[in-house]
This record gives sequence, C-alpha cells and structure tokens, in this order.
Amino acid sequence: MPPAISVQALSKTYPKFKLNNISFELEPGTIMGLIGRNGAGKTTILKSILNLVHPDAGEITYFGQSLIDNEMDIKQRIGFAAGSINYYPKKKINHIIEVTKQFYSNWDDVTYRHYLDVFSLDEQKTPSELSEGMKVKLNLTIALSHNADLLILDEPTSGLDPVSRVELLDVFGYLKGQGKSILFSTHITSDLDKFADSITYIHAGNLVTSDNLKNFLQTAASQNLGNNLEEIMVNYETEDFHEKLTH
Ligand SMILES: Nc1ncnc2c1ncn2[C@@H]1O[C@H](COP(=O)(O)OP(=O)(O)OP(=O)(O)O)[C@@H](O)[C@H]1O
Repeated sequence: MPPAISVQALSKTYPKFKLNNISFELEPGTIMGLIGRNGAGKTTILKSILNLVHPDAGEITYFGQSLIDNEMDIKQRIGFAAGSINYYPKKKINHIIEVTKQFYSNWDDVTYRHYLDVFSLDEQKTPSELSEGMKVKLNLTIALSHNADLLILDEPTSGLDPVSRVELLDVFGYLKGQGKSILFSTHITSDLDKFADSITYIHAGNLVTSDNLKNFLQTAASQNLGNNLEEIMVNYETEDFHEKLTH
C-alpha cells in the first residue's frame, strides 16, 4: 500500500526563514508526531503539504497520488484542523455546519452527531460563546465528520484540559484501529511517547530525523541524548543553545 503521505525534498523560503529539503513518509494506519521548537517550521510544513502555502520545491503525494494533479479528490479524504476555529464567530454552530458540509461529498451526519456528543458540544452556541478548548474540539469534529482517511492536525491538544487531551488521544487510537492515518504537531511530547508510531523532528527548518518511535528512541539513547522525547529534545536543543551562548 502506498504511504498515506509522502513528502520529498520540500523547501519553502520566507524572508527570514528557510524550510530546507524536508522528506518523510507516513505509513497508512499509523500516527506520526511532528515535533520541534517554536518557529522550527512545523506549521509551515503542514500548510505546505496541504498547498495552503505554496512550497518553492518538493513532491507531495497522498495515497500514491500527486497533490497537484488530484487536489480536489485528495482533500475530500483529508481532515485538517489548525488551532481553534475563528470564522463566523456570531453564527450558530448548526448554521456553520450546514454550509461546511456542502464542501464534502462524504459528510456523515451520524458521525458528526456522535462527535458532538463525545466532545459535549452544543450546536446552538456560536464560536464566540465557546472556550478555546471547545473551539479546538469543534474544529476536530468537523475534520472527523467527513470520514477522512487521514487527519492532519496542527497542535490539536493545545488548549485542551488534561482529561480532554486523554479523551482526544483515545479518539486517535480508535481511528488508528479503523485504519486511519494521523499526522499531528504537538509540544506535549509525553503524549507521543505513548501514542505515536513515528516521529518527525524539525530543527530550525531542517529535518533532524524521521523514523519510527522505537528506532528514534534507540538512536537517541545510543547518543546519550535521553530516554524519552522531552529529554531528547531538551538535550539536543540545549547543546545548540549553549553553542550559541558561548560563541
Ligand atoms: N507568512 C509568513 N511570512 C513570513 N514568515 C513566516 C510566515 N509564516 C511563518 N513564518 C516564519 O517561519 C518560521 C517557522 O514558523 P512556523 O509557524 O512554521 O513554526 P512552528 O514550528 O509551527 O512554530 P510553533 O511551535 O511556535 O507553532 C518562523 O520563523 C516564522 O516567523
């Protein structure tokens, strides 16, 4: 089976930042965590692979199909959520959904109602009446309601209380069990220690490594970088920080 996502030699230059030659593959039915410090380039990668910003170079395929040639079809199979929902702040959720669902041929009202219930969301409210965490949950509900085969989520757990975070990770586990693939960025590396199958680590626009979690941890341990993702990141990034500080 082809990878759910294949990214080859992706580059994107902003005036003061360069995402440099990033390559990774997400195996179908697996969960990948995208990690890196603030400003490392995670959101730029996620937006580039969705063609929300235009990369300078790189080849992106989903399920073996080129994004450029099949964007409309591929986007029907992807659920994307970045941060909280900010559009139509004064419209009731049920109204927003009536508009949103027209964009998706696979929209499934039963699944939508299921996740409204799972996340205890009231569709009579407007986004401006939701807490930040509830907005994240609404965004995810929308992403999950068109039976996407692949979820691409930018910091989906930020703003969630610890219980909601664990509930969301349960949802991820359940979706993986149904063969879905998930790529998500997060700063909560302990969630990835438990849930991720693979890790893609970005440092200052460059790929440190993209590997399955077990190999990643083994390699880092053999380099005395630590035994979990947080230790590894802190050790790796602090070395760089010390070098800057002392030169
Ligand atoms: N539209 C833009 N124009 C210019 N520079 C940008 C733009 N978007 C992002 N950048 C720059 O690209 C770099 C990477 O930003 P990005 O949002 O991808 O980082 P990130 O890893 O997602 O960070 P965080 O963890 O803080 O969300 C930053 O230096 C940022 O200033």
